[in-house]
Amino acid sequence: MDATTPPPAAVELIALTKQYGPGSIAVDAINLRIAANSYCCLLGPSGCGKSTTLRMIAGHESTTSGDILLENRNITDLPAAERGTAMMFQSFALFPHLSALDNVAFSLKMKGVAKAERQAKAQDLLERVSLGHLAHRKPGELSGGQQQRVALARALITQPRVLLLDEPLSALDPFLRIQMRAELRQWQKDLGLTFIHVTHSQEEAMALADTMVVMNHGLIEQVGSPHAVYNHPASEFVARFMGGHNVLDTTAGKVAVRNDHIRLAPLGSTGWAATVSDVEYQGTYVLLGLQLDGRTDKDGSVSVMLPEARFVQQSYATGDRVDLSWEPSQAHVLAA
Ligand SMILES: Nc1ncnc2c1ncn2[C@@H]1O[C@H](COP(=O)(O)OP(=O)(O)OP(=O)(O)O)[C@@H](O)[C@H]1O
Repeated sequence: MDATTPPPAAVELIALTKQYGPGSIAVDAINLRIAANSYCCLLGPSGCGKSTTLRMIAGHESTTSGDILLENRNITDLPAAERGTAMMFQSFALFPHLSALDNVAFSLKMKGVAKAERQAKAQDLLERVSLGHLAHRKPGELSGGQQQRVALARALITQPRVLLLDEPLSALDPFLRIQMRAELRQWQKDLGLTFIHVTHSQEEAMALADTMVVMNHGLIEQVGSPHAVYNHPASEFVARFMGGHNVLDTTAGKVAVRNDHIRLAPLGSTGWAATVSDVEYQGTYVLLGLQLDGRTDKDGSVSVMLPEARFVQQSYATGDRVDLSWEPSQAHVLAA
């Protein structure tokens, strides 16, 4: 491989489009390369087209036009079972009446694999996810975390190259969700597979992804590492969707400034005059809401995050008058 050859892509989407009906384009000619052995999160608000994209890769939804390549094979028109992908669903979608073993063996049964062989393979996979001793239990007799591992084993039994995960953590309580997300990350590394994970949660995507793909209205707004997307949002949409940013209308155009990068000074210093409208204590930090003078639109509201220690040194209360400023290098110009 010479320096100009990009690393091999596990999945490549080329002008991929899905139109459900006249005038309703769910996915609009998107192009994307997902690196092999990486954790990719498709992220965006409800209706942005992320699930449709995942379902097209899985073969659960037809494409309107465009191509899907898996390790350079064109899989666009292949049946789901022949693609080399496997899917893990929201709340794991395990069969409640089947044991963990039979859940894992299910797809081999559908393929006509003999009982002894499929059960041996399923048992082996359950051992790999440390559940061999619970193979006889039904999903209802397993914890949420154990169910996730059964779902993982069930997806892996088809020996996929790419695992597709559709909001796999959204049905879990917040505590378990954080635990399970660490486990998913570890599984992706240990298995050396490519994971493509759909989520509407910025926090989940930032915690998991090597590459985040931020979608809006059927288009890709930005692709990059969590650090790159968070620190250099490409558009106003990404800055607002990721949160933690202020979009400010400056003479240089709209810029995004992180809410922990805004400085406060007494009124009469330099900067933009504003009034504190809200003070929220959050433990390690305090979140201030401010209203810029002479601005009534949504861009006139600014949020500032102060570490708790700074707030203790210099506290603020609703109605306080301040000047806001920021380092020019902390302001990221947004695409119009
Ligand atoms: N089977 C369908 N028939 C018609 N329109 C659909 C169908 N499935 C999705 N859509 C539309 O396509 C667009 C994208 O939907 P999609 O489910 O991909 O979005 P999403 O980002 O995954 O949303 P969510 O997070 O709510 O699942 C939406 O406008 C949706 O209403």
